[in-house]
Amino acid sequence: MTSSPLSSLYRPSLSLVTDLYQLTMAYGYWQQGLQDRESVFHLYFRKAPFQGGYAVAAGLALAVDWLENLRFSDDDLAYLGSLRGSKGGVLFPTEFLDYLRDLKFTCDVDAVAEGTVIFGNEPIMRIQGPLLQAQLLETALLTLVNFQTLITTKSARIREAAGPADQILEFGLRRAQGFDGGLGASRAAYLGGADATSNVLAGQLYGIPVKGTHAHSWVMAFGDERAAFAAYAKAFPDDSVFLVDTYDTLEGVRLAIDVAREMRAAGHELGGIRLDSGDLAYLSIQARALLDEAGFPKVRIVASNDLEENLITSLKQQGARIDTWGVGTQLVTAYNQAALGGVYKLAALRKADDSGWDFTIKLSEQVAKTSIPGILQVRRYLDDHGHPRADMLYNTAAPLPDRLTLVDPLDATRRRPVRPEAEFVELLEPIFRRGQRVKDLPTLAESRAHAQRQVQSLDPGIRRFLNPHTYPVGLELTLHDYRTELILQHRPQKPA
Ligand SMILES: Nc1ncnc2c1ncn2[C@@H]1O[C@H](COP(=O)(O)OP(=O)(O)OP(=O)(O)O)[C@@H](O)[C@H]1O
Ligand SMILES: O=P(O)(O)OC[C@H]1O[C@H](OP(=O)(O)OP(=O)(O)O)[C@H](O)[C@@H]1O
Ligand SMILES: O=C(O)c1cccnc1
Repeated sequence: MTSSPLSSLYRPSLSLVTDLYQLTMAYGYWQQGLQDRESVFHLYFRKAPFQGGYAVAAGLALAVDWLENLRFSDDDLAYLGSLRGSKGGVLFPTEFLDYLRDLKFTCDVDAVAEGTVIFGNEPIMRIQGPLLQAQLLETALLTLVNFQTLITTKSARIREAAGPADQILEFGLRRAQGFDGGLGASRAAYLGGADATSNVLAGQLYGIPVKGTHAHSWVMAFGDERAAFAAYAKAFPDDSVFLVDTYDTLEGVRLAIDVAREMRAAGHELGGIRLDSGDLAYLSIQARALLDEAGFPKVRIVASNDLEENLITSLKQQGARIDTWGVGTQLVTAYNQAALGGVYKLAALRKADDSGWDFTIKLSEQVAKTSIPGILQVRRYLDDHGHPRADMLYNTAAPLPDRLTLVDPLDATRRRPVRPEAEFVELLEPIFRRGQRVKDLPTLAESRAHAQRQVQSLDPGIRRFLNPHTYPVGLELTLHDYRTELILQHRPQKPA
């Protein structure tokens, strides 16, 4: 077992990070002799978060970490052995616990690289392997990918609003959903485009730059803004940002300028000021004028106070002179959308006589919720600039016809032929083969740079916040026809 950020934070084994039903199904499969039946599951969401036009895939590196450390420890097994059913009998017999003790992860995993833009119905991960194992992974993979993808996407939207030149500082830990929510959110915020975090543990564990200013309490402790700024400058002569709004913001700016002059006389430069209340557009414009007039055009203006992408857009439209955005609550809690509804669905099962696959489907009253059968790959067609044009889901276990047609999964009459010469990339890449890692993952900073390029490659109409265009994602025609056939087979045909 390798040491990992997750296990170093919590406990040596995180194999019990699951819902009980995964383990009861595992026992049932084992009892039925179905544990090794080969299966394929897809992890995907149906609708992009924040009523947006895209999501940014995230969570893979954490999932790889979890999978590589997946072992049931003696402690885990002792706990499972202690569980009792409603009549007082053991829930899991010793023979099954012995099986779990020896269980080794042997699945194939294909996944979309972190930072890649992704759309509804597209598998972010595909797991192929023994049924018992592949099922057992569901909860942890969803926990990691749903939250990481949600916050990374929120952060990418905030980056979109701030533009490429401004700094974004993530300040959310104190308002996060617990320690782990805060830690995971700091990682995802950085991946999505934030430049730094105030979360020191995230800095240590994930190598994210750590930055910060000071609190109102610092000024209150001195009772006098000028003295407070001077003391902070003494402690950090080259790394000071003064919070100027404790009493009267513009007076605070003037006092900051006084102290900045003293710093300059001693050979140091003030880094910035921070505004945390009031009309941030008006105050930043006034503060910029005061700073520029006093000969401090490079002093940065940091703003914070419940900021999010729409507010940042509005402040920019109002001509705000803010160049650094401190964003906390709204980013780390994904305030306007509590969760990403990613799901994990069985899509194929090897036939009992090993003669091929049975493709599986989950029906729903809503077409949008009916699952897609097959062993899927996502093919992304690119335009002449290498920008995404349309995505095609197809079944890798069925032959592809020579002429390809995309069918809208929500409206089968909407179809578009694929130009035979169109360039494409395939999004699901092999990560594990028979439980062994076959791909080195990029660093978090590399994935962050990839995310920036990916989001920028999307049409502005898809990136915009209000009523974005729908990016075309289609089922390959033969997959669409097969899915329709399966739906008809399974749906009761009641006489009229
Ligand atoms: N020019 C502006 N346009 C739109 N919203 C703004 C503008 N300036 C600030 N806001 C936002 O308005 C919200 C309320 O800010 P405001 O400072 O009035 O109240 P507050 O948070 O209660 O302040 P205080 O800390 O003084 O109690 C915050 O989310 C803030 O970011
Ligand atoms: O508004 P958010 O996006 O969540 O950003 C984080 C907030 O946390 C701090 O406020 P807090 O009142 O907790 O402490 P302070 O005394 O340092 O202002 C900071 O001043 C920000 O306003
Ligand atoms: O460093 C800061 O300015 C900071 C840190 C956490 C929360 N709010 C602000």
